[in-house]
Amino acid sequence: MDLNRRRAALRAVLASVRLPDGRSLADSSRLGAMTEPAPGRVSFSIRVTAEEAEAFEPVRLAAEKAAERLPGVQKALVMLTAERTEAPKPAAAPPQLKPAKAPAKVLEGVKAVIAVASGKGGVGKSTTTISLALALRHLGLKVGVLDADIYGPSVPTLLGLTAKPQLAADGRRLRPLEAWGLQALSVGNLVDPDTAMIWRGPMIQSAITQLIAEVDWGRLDVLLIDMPPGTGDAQLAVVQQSPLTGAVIVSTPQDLALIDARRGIAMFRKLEVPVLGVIENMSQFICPDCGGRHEIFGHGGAREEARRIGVPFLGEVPLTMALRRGADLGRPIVATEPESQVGQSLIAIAGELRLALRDKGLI
Ligand SMILES: Nc1ncnc2c1ncn2[C@@H]1O[C@H](COP(=O)(O)OP(=O)(O)OP(=O)(O)O)[C@@H](O)[C@H]1O
Repeated sequence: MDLNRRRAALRAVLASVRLPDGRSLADSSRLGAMTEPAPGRVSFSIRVTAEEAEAFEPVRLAAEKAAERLPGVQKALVMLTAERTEAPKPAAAPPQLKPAKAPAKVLEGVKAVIAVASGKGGVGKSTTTISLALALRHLGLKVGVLDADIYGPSVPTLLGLTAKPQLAADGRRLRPLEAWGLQALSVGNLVDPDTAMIWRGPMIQSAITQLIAEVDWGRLDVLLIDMPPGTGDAQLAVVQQSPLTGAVIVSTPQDLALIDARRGIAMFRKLEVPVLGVIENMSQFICPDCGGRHEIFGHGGAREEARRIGVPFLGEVPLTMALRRGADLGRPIVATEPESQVGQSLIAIAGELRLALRDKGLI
């Protein structure tokens, strides 16, 4: 069925879905255009204001159920989107920090599942996730990256992923994409990363489940999960749905970033996920012209903090122009210039992480 006919069929099944005012969703101007991010998957949005989001959650769920009745559709992802951009809102209920075990069969071919988290946004968590994944691959491991950063999925850009995911051999799950020798899939491959999404609890759950349990990750030594920044609902959804081996925390040396990193460590400890180590990113700047070292965000703060809290320190990544440039171009420096100073720092960090995983008898 072509996309236009499928859109017409979708309108037909959505006729029975009622808005809070009793009108049909199909006839309202709130319905966004349907897309097919992958075979057997459909995705569309319902436009709401931030204030309406809670009242529209049942509509969103009913729309997902209705869309999954369409022939050939196995999974629907329906999102609430707002016209104006605003900060992501946490769900109504505060997250319950209780350890939860993911279903045993999930990710059974993956030896170690590691969350890469930061506490504070913008410290280079996603860039470090990709760099670390490539450094682990450089050491001979088979590595996957799952981008669960629902507030700013950047893995497609960092790896230059433009293809659409395809169905796996079982005809049910998705196959991850391949880039630079890594398996990778991003929440940005399932939803439009440019719309202002209002992520609510159940919506986060369904997006995260699709990435974790409904993707055929195959046999991997390590799966790195690029976590959403912060310590709220979205992080909880990831931790509860993935059988995590441990977490790695990325921080810059600044006090402000370290306070949030500490919060992140406390969250993982509460959830009984071992913290495998801390990485100091943007540690110092080595001037390519004069060779001088400049400690723009300070230096050594994360090492000191890790020692104080009693978690391993994995190493430092210098602030490097070529790393930023490569990240923007989707040409990660660890893949293109593993011999560079920053490449070597990351490979050394990956070596530390590999040791930790070996000590646990996982790889
Ligand atoms: N070591 C580094 N040297 C130079 N630039 C870096 C370094 N690490 C990250 N960056 C740059 O910093 C910016 C932020 O990085 P990134 O998007 O990885 O952060 P993040 O913590 O994942 O952000 P968010 O919280 O928004 O998801 C990017 O432009 C990236 O290229």
